Amino acid sequence: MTATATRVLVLNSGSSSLKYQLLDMTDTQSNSGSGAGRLAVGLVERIGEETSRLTHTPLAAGGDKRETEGPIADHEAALKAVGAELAADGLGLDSPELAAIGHRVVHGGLKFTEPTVIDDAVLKEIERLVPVAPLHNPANLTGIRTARALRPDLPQVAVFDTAFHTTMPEHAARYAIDVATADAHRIRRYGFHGTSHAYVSRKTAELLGKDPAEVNVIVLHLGNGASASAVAGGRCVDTSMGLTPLEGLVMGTRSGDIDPAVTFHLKRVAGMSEDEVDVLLNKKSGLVGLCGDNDMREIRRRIDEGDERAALAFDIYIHRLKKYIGAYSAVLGRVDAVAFTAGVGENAAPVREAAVAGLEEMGLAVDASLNAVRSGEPRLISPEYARVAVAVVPTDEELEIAQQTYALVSA
Ligand SMILES: Nc1ncnc2c1ncn2[C@@H]1O[C@H](COP(=O)(O)OP(=O)(O)O)[C@@H](O)[C@H]1O
Ligand SMILES: CC(=O)OP(=O)(O)O
Ligand SMILES: [Mg+2]
Repeated sequence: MTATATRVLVLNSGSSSLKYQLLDMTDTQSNSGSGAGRLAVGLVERIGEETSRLTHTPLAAGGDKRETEGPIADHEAALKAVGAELAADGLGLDSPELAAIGHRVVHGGLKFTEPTVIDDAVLKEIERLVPVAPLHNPANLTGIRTARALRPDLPQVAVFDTAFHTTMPEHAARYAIDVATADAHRIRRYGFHGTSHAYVSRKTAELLGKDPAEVNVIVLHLGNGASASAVAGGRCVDTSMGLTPLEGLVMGTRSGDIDPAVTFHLKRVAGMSEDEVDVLLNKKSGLVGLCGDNDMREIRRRIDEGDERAALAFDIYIHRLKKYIGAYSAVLGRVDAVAFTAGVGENAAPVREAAVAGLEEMGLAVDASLNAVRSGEPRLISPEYARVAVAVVPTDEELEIAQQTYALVSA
C-alpha cells in the first residue's frame, strides 16, 4: 500500500442487491466524528430482474444522485456498472488512491472471528458455508471474485456478520440437540448482522455518555432481514438468528422462529420437496407470506386504509419483537437501553411505539413526539422518567466495514 492510498471501497452484496460506498479514511472534514469521508455511495436493486436500478451519488464531486434503470443480470454485471459510475467521476476502481476493497460476508462459521484478508483458502471456506447462508454467501462470493479480477493487486478484506457473535456463551450458542450430531456437522447458533449490532451497541453507549463496557443494550436490527441481540458490556451474549439467518424475528420474507416439525409436516403431508420448503420459509413467509407485502411503508399504508390482513401481519411482527425484548431483558438482568436500527427500526415510528407499548412495568416507554421526529442522527425517544432508554440509532455497516478493512491493511 502506498502512503497516498487512503480510500476503501465497501461492497455489501445482498441476495438481489449491491450496496456500496467509497470512503476516504483520512478525511476528517466531510464526516465529522467518524474520521472517514464518504466520496460516493450507491445501491443496485433488483439484480437479475428486467427492472434493475442503479442509484449513484458522487458526494465528492458534489454531484447529484443519478439513477439508471434497465436489466442487470447478476452481481458481476452490477459491480462492473458501479465501476463505470465511479469512473465517470474520476473515482474509478483503477485509482492508485484505493487501498483496499472491504466486503461484507454474511457467514464466517466459527473460523473467522476477525476481519480477514481474502486469499484462495478464505474463498474456499466462504464457499463451504454457502449451504448455511444460501441467500447471501453466493452473492458475497461473486462480489469478491469480480473485485479481485478487476484489481488483483489490491487487498480484499472480508468482514463477517457472524464475527461479533462469537462471544456468545455455549448455553446460548448451542441447540438442545444430540451433541455428537451437532459437533459433527457444526450445527450451532452463529448469529448475523454482527457488524451492525457491534456498531449500534457502541453508538448507543456513546449516546448515553457511557463506556460501552458499562452498558447493557438490546439491539433490534429491523431491515428486510431482522435480528435482535443482547449485548452486555460490549459483548454479544445472545442473538436471535441461528445456524442460518432464518431463525428469530418475523422478517420481510422469512418466517423466523417456527416449530421444526412444520417442515416435516410440509414434506410428509403437504408433499413438498426440501427445496420447496426452503423457498417457502426463506422467500415466501414473514410479512410477504402473511399479507403479500414485505415493505413496512406499504403495510402501514394498507393498515391506514383498513386492510385486515396487513393489520394481522403487523401484529404478528410486533408480538414476536416483544417476546424478544422480554427474553433479552431476562438474559441481561439489567437493561440500560433498547436501540432500534436498520430500514424499519430507523424509519417506522409505529413499529417502535407498538413494540414497547404495555412494557411500562419493565421500565420501557416511548414519548410520542420524540418518536415522531425524523432524523439521521442517533436519538432518544423515551420520556425522561423511563428507567430504560429507548433509542433510534442509525446503523452504518459500510463505515464499520471500511474502518475494520483500513485498520487491517494499514497496520
Ligand atoms: N420510511 C420508511 N418507513 C417504514 N419502513 C421503511 C422505510 N424505509 C424503509 N423501510 C423498511 O426498511 C426495509 C429495508 O431495510 P434495510 O435495512 O435497507 O434492509 P436490507 O439491508 O435487508 O435490504 C424495507 O423493506 C422497508 O420495510
Ligand atoms: C443476514 C441477513 O439477514 O442479512 P440481510 O438483512 O442483509 O438480508
Ligand atoms: Mg441489511
